[in-house]
Amino acid sequence: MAAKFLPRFWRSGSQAELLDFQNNNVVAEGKLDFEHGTLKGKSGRYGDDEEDVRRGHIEDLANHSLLNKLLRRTLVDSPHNVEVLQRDPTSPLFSVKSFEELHLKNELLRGIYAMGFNRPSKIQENALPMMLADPPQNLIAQSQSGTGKTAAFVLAMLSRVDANKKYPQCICLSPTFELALQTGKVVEEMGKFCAGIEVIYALRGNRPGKGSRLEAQIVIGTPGTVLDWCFKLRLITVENISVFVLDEADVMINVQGHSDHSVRVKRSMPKSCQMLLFSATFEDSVWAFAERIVPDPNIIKLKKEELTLKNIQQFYDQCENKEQKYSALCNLYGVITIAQAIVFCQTRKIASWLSQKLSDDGHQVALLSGELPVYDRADMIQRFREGREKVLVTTNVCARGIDVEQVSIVVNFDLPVNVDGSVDFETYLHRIGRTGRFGKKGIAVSLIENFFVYMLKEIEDHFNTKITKLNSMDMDEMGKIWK
Ligand SMILES: Nc1ncnc2c1ncn2[C@@H]1O[C@H](COP(=O)(O)OP(=O)(O)OP(=O)(O)O)[C@@H](O)[C@H]1O
Repeated sequence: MAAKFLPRFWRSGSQAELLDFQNNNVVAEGKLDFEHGTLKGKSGRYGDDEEDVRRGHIEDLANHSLLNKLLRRTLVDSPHNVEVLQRDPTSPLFSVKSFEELHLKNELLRGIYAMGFNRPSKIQENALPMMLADPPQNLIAQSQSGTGKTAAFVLAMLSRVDANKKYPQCICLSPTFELALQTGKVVEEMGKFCAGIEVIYALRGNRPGKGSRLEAQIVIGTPGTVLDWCFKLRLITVENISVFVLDEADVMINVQGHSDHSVRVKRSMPKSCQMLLFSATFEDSVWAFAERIVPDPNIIKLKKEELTLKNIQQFYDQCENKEQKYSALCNLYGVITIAQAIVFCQTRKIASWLSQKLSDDGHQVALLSGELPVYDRADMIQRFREGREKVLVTTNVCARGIDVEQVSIVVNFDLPVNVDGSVDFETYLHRIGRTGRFGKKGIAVSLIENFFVYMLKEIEDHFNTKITKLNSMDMDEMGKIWK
């Protein structure tokens, strides 16, 4: 079963281990011969625990023809060929530097390698030197979805905090409860070798007792709750904050509700506080506003035509009405349950109608929409992350940031639109970016009623991209696309 094995690379990229990820065993480790698809020689394992050095019968395994085949297959055919993309100058994952050259602390390097990262992506390579410069510099940065922005600003926060000082020093604002939790987990994992650094979640339902003293150095939360912790509950002394991160910065400064809170928190930060704004999308007006509120920012900006990722193939199927879209989805369903899928709907009402109808017809689906209590939403994401749910029907609440590696298909049951009925380009991009994470291959299918087909042309023109027509009634065609 070839699919059970995954090669993992570390350090120079030619060092690798072959991981049997179902049993979590290292099958072989050593130097990788790209041409022949073999692992040669012995080496220590650089994994979660450096002491866990495995020296097995590597030469035996390396000479085993099965291993040769597996490596060839995973290296040459694998859709997740990060190593190759990181050497391709046109890819957003391209980098010329190693993590060592970015002058990160040793304990952070250990954290990064333990997470299986070998080399930085383009955004990490470009943003980290600016974020870690002394004196600190502000940054507004844009990079395509799934290219490692979170890891970039998490590394900056972990590099900047003083573990000996037991009070909040960094604040990171996220637009949703789930995303804040996810980012916090990245901080915990990446920082697990950094003794004394802690994270606290400023989220609804997680209120420390009155008068408590926060010892965690990094606060991650949603804007309203962070605002309360700063000013109503006085749990955070804003004068002590040295790094302020706005993740998904464009919605945070542009969408009503988030905007007032985020901008208020931002304005209350000391002048010396480093401001870091990240997103995959920035409408022009939002970009201009960001530049106004962030003093002397460094800027990393993409052109519109660079925003869509080559590893995500975009399709559409033209339907007569909602019922036909449903049939199209059911046909896709046969294909999409192979991996994991997210189906986006424009409203909670449509999402619950759709998930109910799918369940009534015997399909297993999970529904996640804004009307679920936040803790249930977090549970649902966790079930999905663990692969216990294969298909998630949701609204825009999941459109941004959620990182589930195995999502190989995104379906737009409805295209995202603004209140005035125009195409919401940014949300389209974030939605399809739930697949194709860090170089993986992904498919995005939009089901579209005849009347709205013009919107696809607008999306194609806006991003200078191609959305190919497919016929979801034709199972052969679907099978081919899937392969
Ligand atoms: N240098 C790296 N090497 C390997 N994997 C990486 C690297 N950096 C990040 N990743 C992985 O890539 C995935 C996507 O990263 P991340 O969530 O940071 O992307 P993002 O740019 O913040 O995405 P989005 O725009 O959707 O918020 C994650 O699973 C992360 O662990």
